[in-house]
Amino acid sequence: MNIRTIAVGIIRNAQHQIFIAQRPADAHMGGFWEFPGGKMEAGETPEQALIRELLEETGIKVERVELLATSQHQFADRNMAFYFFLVEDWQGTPYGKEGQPVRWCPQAELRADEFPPANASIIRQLIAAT
Ligand SMILES: Nc1nc2c([nH]c(=O)n2[C@H]2C[C@H](O)[C@@H](COP(=O)(O)OP(=O)(O)OP(=O)(O)O)O2)c(=O)[nH]1
Ligand SMILES: [Mg+2]
Repeated sequence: MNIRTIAVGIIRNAQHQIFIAQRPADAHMGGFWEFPGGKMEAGETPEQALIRELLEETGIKVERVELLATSQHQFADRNMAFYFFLVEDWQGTPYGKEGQPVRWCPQAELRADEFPPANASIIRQLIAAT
């Protein structure tokens, strides 16, 4: 089975709220909340993929990122490698550019059961750090 690499942005504001979005019902992991991001394309680094995805999905221009964690997850039908980046410096105001529901969630109030199973460890890490 081939591995897809996913670049994920944990967009955090000065109040330590995190910008999350709801995945469309008909998508893989549909209905779950997510950190915006998506699949790395050929020729990109994970950071370049993140910058492109956040512009496409939230309208922000990322200025600096910090890699917080990586992980691999085996779903029933696919393998994925995740790069979780902390994003605290950007231009613009993030919004649901693809029409997806979005909200700012205080870091301490993130709930693992609202996210896909692959997010469990990063969410534990974020909550422990508050
Ligand atoms: N963006 C994002 N994807 C996640 C998270 N957790 C998680 O399991 N995923 C999974 C769901 C998807 O299978 C995959 C991300 O792919 P995606 O659907 O966002 O891909 P994309 O933005 O490139 O969209 P598309 O062009 O393929 O439609 O990773 C998360 O926190 N954020
Ligand atoms: Mg996406």
